[in-house]
Amino acid sequence: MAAAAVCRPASFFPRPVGPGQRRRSGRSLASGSFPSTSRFPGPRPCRFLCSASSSPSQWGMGVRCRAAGTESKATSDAAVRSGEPGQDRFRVADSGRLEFIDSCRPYKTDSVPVSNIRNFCIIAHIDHGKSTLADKLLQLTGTVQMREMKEQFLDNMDLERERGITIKLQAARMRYVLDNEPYCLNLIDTPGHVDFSYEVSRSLAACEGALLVVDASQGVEAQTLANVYLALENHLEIIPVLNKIDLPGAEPDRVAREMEEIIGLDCSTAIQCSAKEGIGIAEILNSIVTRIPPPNDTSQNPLRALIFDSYYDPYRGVIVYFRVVDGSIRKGDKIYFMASGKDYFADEIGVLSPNQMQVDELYVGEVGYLSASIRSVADARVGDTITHFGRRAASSLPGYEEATPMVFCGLFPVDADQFPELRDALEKLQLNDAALKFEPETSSAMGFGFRCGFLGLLHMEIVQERLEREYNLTLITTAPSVVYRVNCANGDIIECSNPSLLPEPGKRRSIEEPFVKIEMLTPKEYIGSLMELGQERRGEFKEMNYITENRASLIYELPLAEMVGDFFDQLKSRTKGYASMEYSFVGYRESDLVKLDVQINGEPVEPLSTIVHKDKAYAVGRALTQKLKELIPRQMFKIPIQACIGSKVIASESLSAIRKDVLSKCYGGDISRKKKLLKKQAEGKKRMKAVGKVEVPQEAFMAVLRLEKEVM
Ligand SMILES: Nc1nc2c(ncn2[C@@H]2O[C@H](COP(=O)(O)OP(=O)(O)OP(=O)(O)O)[C@@H](O)[C@H]2O)c(=O)[nH]1
Repeated sequence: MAAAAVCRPASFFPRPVGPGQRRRSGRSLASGSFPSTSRFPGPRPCRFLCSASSSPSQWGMGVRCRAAGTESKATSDAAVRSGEPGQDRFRVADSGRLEFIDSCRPYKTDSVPVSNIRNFCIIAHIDHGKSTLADKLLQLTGTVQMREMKEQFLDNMDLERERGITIKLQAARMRYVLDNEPYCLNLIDTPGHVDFSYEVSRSLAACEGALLVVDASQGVEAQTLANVYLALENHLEIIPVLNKIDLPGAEPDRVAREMEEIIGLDCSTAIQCSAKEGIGIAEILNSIVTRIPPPNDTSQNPLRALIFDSYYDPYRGVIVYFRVVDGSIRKGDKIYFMASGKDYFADEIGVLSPNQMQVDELYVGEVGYLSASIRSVADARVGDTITHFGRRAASSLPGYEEATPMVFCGLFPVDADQFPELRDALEKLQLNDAALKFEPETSSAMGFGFRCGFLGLLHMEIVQERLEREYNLTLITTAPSVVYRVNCANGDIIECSNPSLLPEPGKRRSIEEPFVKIEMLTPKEYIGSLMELGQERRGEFKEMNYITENRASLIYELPLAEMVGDFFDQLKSRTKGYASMEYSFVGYRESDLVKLDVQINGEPVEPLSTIVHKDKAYAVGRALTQKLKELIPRQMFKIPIQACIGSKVIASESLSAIRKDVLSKCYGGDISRKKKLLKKQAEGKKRMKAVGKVEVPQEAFMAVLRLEKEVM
């Protein structure tokens, strides 16, 4: 293993600080003088392996360095060689497989020079093995010990483990030694699903390189392409990795050719690995060190740190994850958030290793976390720049583009008293999920709630589940919809995601709806069924290309509203799970849309209104009325259930009345007596109908909203 080394270059150890030069405080360097490090204003860069006074407990097994440079040699290398218990060691066997040797002491993870920092993320299509590879990297570098290790270690949310998908980006700092040089590798594991691509784009902005993982048994998929383009936009060095070579169906050479043809990436140096079996992991680590460039050394500049993630801790307030882009930050510094204009004291700073571990200082290029007793979630938003209060940076970092929500739905608490809790929970969750948007909404059927915007249906489902699990709320979700743009007769343009707020037909000139360009990658035998799907969903065929002999790319442009339902499920079921898709917003286009209202007993029921394409209005109307007929309890009078466009009824059902047998006590006798009783009953029902208000049960709303999702 490349990690074992005894000697270090002299430049590796602390040097005397000259008179008047700043010393890293908290490090009890020996009396005398040591020069400054490259991270401080000073003439000459110098590198540190370990600090004299940082607590060994901080690093678990670290060996304390003594003040003078020479004594520092008695550090972790020796510990590794002596094999003290507590830390796992691996070696690469002749087969290329990773083999567990024994447990020993870890390298003390401390500051390395900027030139020895590598910030990288792992990107891939969903399920191609990012998290499994991250596990092996953590293991091989001894960041996580064997006994603590569990599959998909970084996926620490219950929801992630249950569903087997990554939802949140996760950062981890690792220590690696190559050719006697220690390196600090900051890894960010990213989600693969298209709904979480916002997490990927934020991760990319904090890195200089990316491991592009492709499943060697499957090849390039839609999300592989999307992520590569994101990485290229961010000017990242991409290292192609062909994973799952242990599978019998793996064809690494074919997939490498496919990557060259489709992506245009040079795959002659692509690394073949099996994250599951631990093959090729050391080679990946070596490539990270040799191929990914270090961050720029801007240690002399005023502090600028980019917040790429954050969450709310009930005890410590907002915890922000950031990357130091310029300068350095010390515990206790007075910091200033440039976008929110708020200042705080950095009570605690640390690294993610992968658990939070306090340090005294973080330098340029490093990734870490910060706690400053920030109680207001609005003060430290993702994308904001942290600088020093006293020595402010001239300009903030570019931050991130705002995420554009694609799918909207209403979220209402089942218990109306939980409205304030729901607001609080959404605010806190938004910290951890910057793509979530929300605004208050009132519904006559469901009371007070929020209209929320998501990047897709899976995102919507995950947010709802997180709110219920992490914040103990019970919620009702309305059918997903998109934002329509209405050109009003008076020249105004309004955006409307709630059908009940759509202006009357007389007050609007036209309605535009969002369109997306969708690219489907599929084996050639399923092209026909995907074309059928595209046509059914009002799609406009754009182009088809054979990307390899057996696989084709189909491009359609279709209304987003047609995609928010079960499009993805359909794509998977029609292609036995072999196709993948990727979409991007292309703009608003005018469509022949109508507002479909539901009337029960002559009364409009606003929450059941929807906006549909005219051609589909009849089918949706019929399905809605039929479902409502099943769900509304019968009354003493007949209830008409109608679906209407404006004043025109397009589908109608009637719920028959519960009939009371008024003749039961009328044995025999005159027929006119019976007729009289029946007439009296009919008059009574007529009166009842006139005054009777039909209660639509909550379950009926939910079932109909679910139905809308299916039909539309
Ligand atoms: N045979 C084999 N299976 C693997 C390998 N790497 C990952 N897997 C399996 O592939 C599945 C997906 O792996 P993950 O690591 O969760 O994939 P991911 O890319 O992180 O998935 P998302 O985070 O949901 O995008 C799991 O069942 C893994 O056990 C490998 O090298 N060989």
